[in-house]
Amino acid sequence: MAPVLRLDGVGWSVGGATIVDDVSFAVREGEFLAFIGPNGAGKTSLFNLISGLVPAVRGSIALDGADVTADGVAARARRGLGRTFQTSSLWPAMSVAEHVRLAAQAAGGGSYRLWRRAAAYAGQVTGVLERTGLAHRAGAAAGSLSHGEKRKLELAVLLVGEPRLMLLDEPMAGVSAEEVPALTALIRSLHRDEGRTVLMVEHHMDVLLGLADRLAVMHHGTLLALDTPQAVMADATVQSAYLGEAL
Ligand SMILES: Nc1ncnc2c1ncn2[C@@H]1O[C@H](COP(=O)(O)OP(=O)(O)OP(=O)(O)O)[C@@H](O)[C@H]1O
Repeated sequence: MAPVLRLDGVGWSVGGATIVDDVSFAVREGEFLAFIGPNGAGKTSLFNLISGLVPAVRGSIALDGADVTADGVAARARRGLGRTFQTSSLWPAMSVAEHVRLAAQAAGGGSYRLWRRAAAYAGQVTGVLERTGLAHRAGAAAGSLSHGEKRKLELAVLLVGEPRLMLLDEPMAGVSAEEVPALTALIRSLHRDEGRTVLMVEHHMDVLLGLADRLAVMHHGTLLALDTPQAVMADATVQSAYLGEAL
């Protein structure tokens, strides 16, 4: 069976600078692959390349064995790829439920469907809010949510499209220590209980150790290591890339 995602020699340059350099790896269905690496290593740029936000200038990208290198974001989303962003993408004055309902309407297809009554999506909205632990906050304005709840809402919006392959870019960013366990549990459930394949950029190793099947280490745009968490943490090259910082 073809891997869910495969990169072969993928590269991206901007203004003469190589940001992502010759990255190759494959991800199997149901795997959880975490990306770590120093600031500016190219992790977000790699996610931009995988999701189709920017085109690869070298190499190829395949989803389920189909070459999508020339495809944009929408075409890759139709193949089951969805992503969240490092910075929040919510509308502060809009309610939690409205965010999910609009995503449901957008995912529902052609423009004529946008005029369907809100009630048509009520069941789907309630279901997604329950799965993400936000049902009790349905009427709250997104701007009034805690950081952890905002991250959950971003996941809820993503889940409307039922992506099989989810790219999560630092979902714990800005989240308070008290909220990290619940958010971690939600991500674990989307992976283990719902069987989704997950790629996640995360700086906190303690979060990743209970989640990731494999760790990918980015450094200066290259893939420095890709192995089990235990093997990566024992890797001398990885240790020196972090200049002696404990992983
Ligand atoms: N559009 C762009 N134009 C110019 N330089 C860019 C662009 N996008 C990214 N870069 C540069 O590419 C490098 C990698 O950035 P990227 O955001 O991918 O790293 P990262 O590993 O995700 O970092 P962080 O952990 O800080 O989010 C950085 O030096 C950044 O300044």
